[in-house]
Amino acid sequence: MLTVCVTSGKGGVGKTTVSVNLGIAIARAGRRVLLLDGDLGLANINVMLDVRPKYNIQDIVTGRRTLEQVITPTTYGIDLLAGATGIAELADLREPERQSLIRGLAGLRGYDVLIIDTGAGIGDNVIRFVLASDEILLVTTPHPTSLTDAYGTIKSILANESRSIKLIVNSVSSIKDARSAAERLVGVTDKFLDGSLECIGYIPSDGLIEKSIMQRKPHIVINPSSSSAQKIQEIAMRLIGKQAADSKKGFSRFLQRMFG
Ligand SMILES: Nc1ncnc2c1ncn2[C@@H]1O[C@H](COP(=O)(O)OP(=O)(O)OP(=O)(O)O)[C@@H](O)[C@H]1O
Repeated sequence: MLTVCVTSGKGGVGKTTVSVNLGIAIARAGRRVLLLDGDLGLANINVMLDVRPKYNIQDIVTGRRTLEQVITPTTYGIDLLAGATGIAELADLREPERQSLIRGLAGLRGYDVLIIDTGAGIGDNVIRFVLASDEILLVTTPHPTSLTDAYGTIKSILANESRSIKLIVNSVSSIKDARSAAERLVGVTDKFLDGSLECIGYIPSDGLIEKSIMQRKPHIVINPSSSSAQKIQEIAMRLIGKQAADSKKGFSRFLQRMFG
């Protein structure tokens, strides 16, 4: 299983939009996808996928529910694991709870890709989820404050481990806009930090994305021919391009890195 963490420096830059639509694009390419909602603003994913999860990951921690009971299927080929009060707390659990979470998650079978939508900004505990993942996707917009916060996030990640981070520039008004934002971030990362940043795509600013939320249907499902949906599709293909369809190893590696 490939574990992918979607994170951002600033809130509201499109992290959840990317996680949900990317997940659906990957599922449509024939992979089984589980989306872990680690964002505190839980309502977003629920609205985008039009589901109301009855239970969340906290129910696994307490042992009240099994993994099967907690996972909410959607009609879009991806399943959802709701993240309670945010995954930050999950990284901070005491030993017995930690063990019960590991036992619960270890039973996770049959998924090819796990996408984790983290909260914005990187606290000490969220960073463990980020570092435990095979792929780190950092979402930013070209807005200067978003770029500054994105750089702060890159810095925190790379201060812990020299990694390769993948950048998505969202809500761009032109390719030029996207390029200059990506070049700036890649440039400063190369120059000042130990690790690497690679831009794997951009997504145009598109009013249909907001409208799809009103319609409670994923953008990529109802507007597949829009250029923003196609860009998300391309990013999905780049992401899973070289990944073998099924590897159980990936997830145990994730749990090992996450919880020791
Ligand atoms: N490419 C885009 N074009 C236009 N609007 C967009 C685009 N991407 C996201 N949005 C809009 O921006 C808003 C924030 O998006 P989203 O909830 O995905 O961000 P987030 O980073 O997950 O936010 P939070 O930090 O609150 O979790 C939403 O209303 C969404 O519709």
